[in-house]
Amino acid sequence: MKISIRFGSKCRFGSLSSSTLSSTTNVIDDGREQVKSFKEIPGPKALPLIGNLWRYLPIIGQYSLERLYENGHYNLTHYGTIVREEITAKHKIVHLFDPDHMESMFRQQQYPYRRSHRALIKYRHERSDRYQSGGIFPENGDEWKRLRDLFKHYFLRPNCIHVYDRQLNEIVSDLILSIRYERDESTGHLDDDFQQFLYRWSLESICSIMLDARIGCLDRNNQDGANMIEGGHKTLYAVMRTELYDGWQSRATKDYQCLVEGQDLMAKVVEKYLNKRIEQIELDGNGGKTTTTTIVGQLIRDPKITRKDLFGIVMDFVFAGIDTTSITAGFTLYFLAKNPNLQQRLFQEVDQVLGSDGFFKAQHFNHTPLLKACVKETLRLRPISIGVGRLATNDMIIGGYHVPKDTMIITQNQVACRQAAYYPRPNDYDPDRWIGSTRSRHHRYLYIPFGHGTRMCLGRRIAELELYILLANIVHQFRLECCPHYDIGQRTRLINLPDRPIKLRFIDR
Ligand code: HEM
Repeated sequence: MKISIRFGSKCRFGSLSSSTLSSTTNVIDDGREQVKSFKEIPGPKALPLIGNLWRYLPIIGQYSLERLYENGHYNLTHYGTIVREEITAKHKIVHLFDPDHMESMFRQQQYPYRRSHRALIKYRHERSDRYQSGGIFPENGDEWKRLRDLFKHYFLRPNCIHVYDRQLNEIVSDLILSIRYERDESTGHLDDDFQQFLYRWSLESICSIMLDARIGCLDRNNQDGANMIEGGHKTLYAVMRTELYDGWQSRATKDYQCLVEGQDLMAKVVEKYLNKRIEQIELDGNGGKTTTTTIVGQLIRDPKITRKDLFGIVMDFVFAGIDTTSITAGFTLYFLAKNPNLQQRLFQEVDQVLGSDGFFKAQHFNHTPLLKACVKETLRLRPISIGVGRLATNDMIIGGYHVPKDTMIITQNQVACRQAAYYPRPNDYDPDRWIGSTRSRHHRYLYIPFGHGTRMCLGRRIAELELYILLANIVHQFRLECCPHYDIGQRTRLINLPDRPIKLRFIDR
């Protein structure tokens, strides 16, 4: 007897029930699992030669590169919890929506191979006088492991970022000054897109950590800051585009040139400040002892770290540090503006922990469960990445299907996290679901906004501290309001972004 459970509700944007989310099981008479072939995994039918690429074309295709969440939701509702998408005959993707399948993939994967940011390898190999290798994002194998082993202790040790709490508070104070200066004094309305302020805040914050310097980016006329933000955005755009084809490997396509421009813009500023810092430390008559508390001070003086490796990691962290935290901050403030009661509770929570010296210390956040829950809930609904990508380094069996080596596997955590089977009222912004006895008990592979395993985000501790300090200060100073009919969704440009300007009112408390 063979039992085969098929899923797939036809409703386009509704939530699935728990029965539709259960795993595929194919059991034969003696109880052994029968493995189905790769071709049998449900999914959109590929056409000869062009595969499924045409489905991304405007008007005739149902997918959009700018709407990866919607593509994922469509796949789940039409094909089920494991979906095969043959982009071309060479490029095959399997999407996983069931956390059991995600766990199964992570457990079978022998090595955390991620295929991303490939054009950075070419860019950096062409500049071998400056860079040792492609860097931690695109590299795999021994080179990735070497970089990870070299740097992980600096960024993942408990409390390693706490030393920055005072300067991160100072940066937020400057941001608050600029909000007060630029808003309409009588209504509190800030005409500009607040996301632009947040890019400047996150850049100033990450530079203060990775370059030991205040760049002055909060001033919108600061040229170094503007160049780095533009450079980061050009790089993001180019990285997304160059993942779609290989032509740039043999000739400098427009997308590759965009990456060169973006990286060059960032490199010029990073080099200027990093060299200054290196010089200061080398000149320090005290053997550099005064600099040991900062990460970059330690990296500069670590004999195992070459100048090229140092430059590469600082570039990667500045690049990764601009959009990730600022977009998460923007969405969180938007959700708070939409939920006045929640905002009031958060104000009371942070008000209670605020020290007499008026700044939020890292250890205060051990006593702010609601604040942490707000960030968690934002990353459930609007994560930076739709999920985690891995290239299968070996053949696997997932959900009863054979998945061959070299298949791209994407865990669709954002779509899965919005299913009522896992989270009641899944589309509501409800941080309380993360707190106390009402806390959702969910599968440990369902919610992984910072990735998973040995390749998970290296900047998580930096991101969390920056976010807590920003949100605590803003909510403590202002009551936020947002037009009730103004709904901000998201679009994708490698990472998830707000799909329209963040318009807020900042009213003094
Ligand atoms: C809310 C903020 C952030 C989110 C949600 C986030 C999320 C992620 C995710 C999903 C990955 C891929 C993990 C995997 O493949 O398993 C990643 C990798 C990475 N992130 Fe973040 N990130 C954030 C902020 C940052 C910041 C601020 C930095 C640095 C300043 C950073 C540095 C990195 C690095 C270096 C990697 C590559 C790690 C490796 O391949 O070994 N991230 N991040």
